[in-house]
Amino acid sequence: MTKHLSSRDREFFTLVRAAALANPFSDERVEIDLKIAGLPSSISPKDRISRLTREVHTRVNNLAEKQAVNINQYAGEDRLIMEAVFLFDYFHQFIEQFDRLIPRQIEAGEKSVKVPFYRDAISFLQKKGFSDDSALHYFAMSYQLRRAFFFIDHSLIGTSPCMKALRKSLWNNVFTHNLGLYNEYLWNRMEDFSTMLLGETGTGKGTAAMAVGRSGFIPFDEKKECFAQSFTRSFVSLNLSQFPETLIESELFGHKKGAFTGASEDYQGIFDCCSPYGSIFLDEIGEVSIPIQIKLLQVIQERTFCPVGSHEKRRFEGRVIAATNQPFDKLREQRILRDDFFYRLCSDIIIVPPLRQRIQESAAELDDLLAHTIERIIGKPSRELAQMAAQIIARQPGTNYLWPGNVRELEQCVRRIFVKGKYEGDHSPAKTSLNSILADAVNKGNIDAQSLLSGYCFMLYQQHKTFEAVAGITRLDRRTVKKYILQWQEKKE
Ligand SMILES: Nc1ncnc2c1ncn2[C@@H]1O[C@H](COP(=O)(O)OP(=O)(O)OP(=O)(O)O)[C@@H](O)[C@H]1O
Repeated sequence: MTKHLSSRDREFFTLVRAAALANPFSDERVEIDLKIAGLPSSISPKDRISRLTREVHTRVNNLAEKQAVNINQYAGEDRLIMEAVFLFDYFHQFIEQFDRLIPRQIEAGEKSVKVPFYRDAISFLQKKGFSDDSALHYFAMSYQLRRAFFFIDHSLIGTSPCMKALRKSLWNNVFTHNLGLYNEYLWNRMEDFSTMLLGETGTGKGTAAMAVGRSGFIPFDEKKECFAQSFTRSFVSLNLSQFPETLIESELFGHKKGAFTGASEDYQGIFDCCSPYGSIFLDEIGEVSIPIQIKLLQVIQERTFCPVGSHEKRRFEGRVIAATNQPFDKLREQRILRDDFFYRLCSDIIIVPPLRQRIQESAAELDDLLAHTIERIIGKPSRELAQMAAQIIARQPGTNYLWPGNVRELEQCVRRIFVKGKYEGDHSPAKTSLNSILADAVNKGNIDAQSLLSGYCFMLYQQHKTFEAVAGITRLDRRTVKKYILQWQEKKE
């Protein structure tokens, strides 16, 4: 007989469903959690989750007393709600076991490790009325959700609003903005969703790409009692600026022995190395010549490629993530990137913020990154060393320093402090871009309005190349724009 939720239960479980579907890095998710468990906003994230999951578990157990814990007892909207609620409860019952699996797999490397708790997890879902297939699907999806959370949360630290926004975008990049939609239609169809990461050098584009790459859906192989592939095989990267034009094709698609002078063995390119569940990361995409862009476009569209010197077609089933630290508009305007290539690569464009923006938004950012970097260098946390480094940096290069090399420079700075006891900063003029100069002057409060406007117009002119474009953006008259740009040029000459 069909069960109906009481209006009180429906209200509560509808909220639980909303929490289950929400982006865990969003403010919306926090608000829902607080509402579900009636918690104050001051509660720590850890306590919030533990109180929330306990509350939901208790309410699910209350349904057990009414013998109403099987999804097949419900129909219509109630069934949709209860499916999500049982999955939410199940996910949190097994969360620690999934979490333990991640470092085990990292340690084991490319061989997929056995999953001892899979039978318990699957039978938990079967008892709730899920079919064998859907229990297996949700088991694999739970691990995917946990991996994505782990990699996005652990590798990209920082509490500034722009870092929070980045983590939220990366989650959406893996699961789309609607987890329900992803689960129903897209979980095994994400290969055509390519991503472009934009940001200055050293901001964490490679790190962000790896977090996404390791978070794809990997099915569970019941016969082998392990996931079909280790997630450590899910991410391969290539820095396109490191290879001369003649070698790039080989690095991408591989080559056959004898394909050209010096090709003494068959060679696997990066497209061959990428697992069907993984992603390939093409760093410095702005460095790629037009002929290579055309070849890449073909692979992304047709999903097949041939190694150099061979007609044998190979399939590529992974996702493509590309990155550049060059101004993106310039790459397109100057036709360095072809339009068709751009459209194919950009299902999602994600901007990785510079360190100076992060520090500007939240002063704690520098301290958090110092603590994190020091822990990475010495293998354990040290508040004392983090404080020492922070004090040295505050003296020189100073609190207004712009960190042109971003997080990578900060890591270098910590090592330099260990060795020399000081860090002067990187003041080479090439590193000091106009927007950093303007940001610095605004920070210090030592620039007049005329100069700020003229610097801003000049910066836009460098990017967009015409007075009209700058006038359109600033909503100033074209002649005024020209006057400001010339003023800035004269001042600099
Ligand atoms: N938010 C962050 N939290 C912790 N570490 C970070 C963060 N962002 C970057 N890093 C670290 O900074 C270093 C540089 O990051 P990464 O190589 O990903 O930058 P990038 O933007 O890809 O650089 P490039 O454009 O030069 O290739 C890495 O060691 C990375 O682990």
